[in-house]
Amino acid sequence: MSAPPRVCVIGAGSSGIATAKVLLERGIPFDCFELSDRIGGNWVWGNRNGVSAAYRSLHINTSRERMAFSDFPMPAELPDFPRHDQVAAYFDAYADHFGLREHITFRTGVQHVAPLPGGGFDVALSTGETRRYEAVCVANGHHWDPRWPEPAFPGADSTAIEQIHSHRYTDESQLVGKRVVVVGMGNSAMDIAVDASYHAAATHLSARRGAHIIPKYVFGRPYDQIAGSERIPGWIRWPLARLLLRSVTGRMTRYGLPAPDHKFAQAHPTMSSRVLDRLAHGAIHPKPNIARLDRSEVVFTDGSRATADLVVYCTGYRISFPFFDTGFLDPGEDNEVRLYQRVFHPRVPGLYFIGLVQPLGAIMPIAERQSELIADHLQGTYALPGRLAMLAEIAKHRQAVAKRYVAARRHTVQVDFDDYMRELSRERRRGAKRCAPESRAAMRAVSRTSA
Ligand SMILES: NC(=O)C1=CN([C@@H]2O[C@H](COP(=O)(O)OP(=O)(O)OC[C@H]3O[C@@H](n4cnc5c(N)ncnc54)[C@H](OP(=O)(O)O)[C@@H]3O)[C@@H](O)[C@H]2O)C=CC1
Repeated sequence: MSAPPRVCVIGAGSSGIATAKVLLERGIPFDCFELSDRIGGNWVWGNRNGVSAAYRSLHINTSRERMAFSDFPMPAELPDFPRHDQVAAYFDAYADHFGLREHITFRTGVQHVAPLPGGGFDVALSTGETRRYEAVCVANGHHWDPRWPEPAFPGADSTAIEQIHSHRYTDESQLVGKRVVVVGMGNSAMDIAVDASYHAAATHLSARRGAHIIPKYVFGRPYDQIAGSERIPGWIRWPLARLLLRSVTGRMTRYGLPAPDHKFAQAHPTMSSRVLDRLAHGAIHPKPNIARLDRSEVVFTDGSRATADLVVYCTGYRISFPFFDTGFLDPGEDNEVRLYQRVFHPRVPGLYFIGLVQPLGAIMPIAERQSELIADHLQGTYALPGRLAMLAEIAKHRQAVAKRYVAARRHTVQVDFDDYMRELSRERRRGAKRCAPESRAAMRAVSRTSA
């Protein structure tokens, strides 16, 4: 067997550490580079890397049991929906338990990745050094490059109202005593509107589209533990969940919110028990989309106005790869990246992506399973299909996403957690069959040792 390829892992957030752990376990040599002085990425509030989107009140909205890595349960004494520092501490414990730290180079950014004509990559680091690798695993996250409203609302450049993106929101001191308009109906908007409802002088929640807001508990259990299983197909899971949620929350219009223009599970889930409470208490005023910004007033599309000191745009994030040349895999305005099985670049062998999905569920177990597939590929026990078959799968997936989800830039990397997890396992078996017989024997040996 030839020597395993040397691998570069970009980022030591939740996805990067999953990859590092699998590569280490498989004996595949790698270097992991992390911009910050610690692991945890987005889950580290005030991360010195300067790009974490975390805020003081952040709690994960996937339950403890559903977000944990498969072989490292979250401590039972943690709450069902842990706070950011508890999640970050869990990642620290994972890195320590599996001995990952010595393989991570901290305070070192990857500045440029150049695929080489004959295969492999030159990776330029912030230290000035360039290293050559046979494979690159991209785990730089996709919730750090703020997407502002496009185009900007009329008057945005001349108003006296302060405007920030949710990415710059760190704690409630930014809201105290202000009249605040929170824009968006995603999870950032819910959390920030709730914070504002306790600390601001007035809170308006502006939605251009309604959302089915999911409470964290349904019938006394974390909502994602009801019908959340790879064994339950989507056509059973979602109608069941729809029914349960409707019976728990009732119609969104009951809270003064717009009726969603789509069915439940046709958009990335918005989860918040607290926002429904605060709306019910009259502490948050629902509003339609912004029409324009005047000097000190926000004018909404229904003609109503609100005097405001601060607008917080919770309008999501762009997928960005600052280390690739412009034009190479540029997600562009469509925010789209075309990858086989959401992991493999169909034209550049050895270029892998981990966690570049937005699941209806947690990313950590997905990152782990994607990493197993990558490790199989690096060890020759998983083979990709031909390029045409890969492009066909990508096209089919894009069609399925377009059919299933509301057309929005935030849905381009959307996957159903359980269905995608099942698909990754199936793909692993399909890829093993595509391998030569001796590689299949190696695959069986790997399965036996990891069982
Ligand atoms: N507690 C947790 O675990 C948290 C998790 N997150 C996660 O982070 C990710 C990012 O979430 P978030 O920051 O909320 O971003 P999202 O992309 O999920 O949501 C963006 C929201 O802004 C709206 N929007 C976008 N552009 C405009 C515009 N020009 N005018 C008006 N509205 C606009 C979108 O509407 P439309 O639907 O029409 O596009 C959508 O409601 C998600 O995966 C989320 O689940 C975020 C916060 C907390």
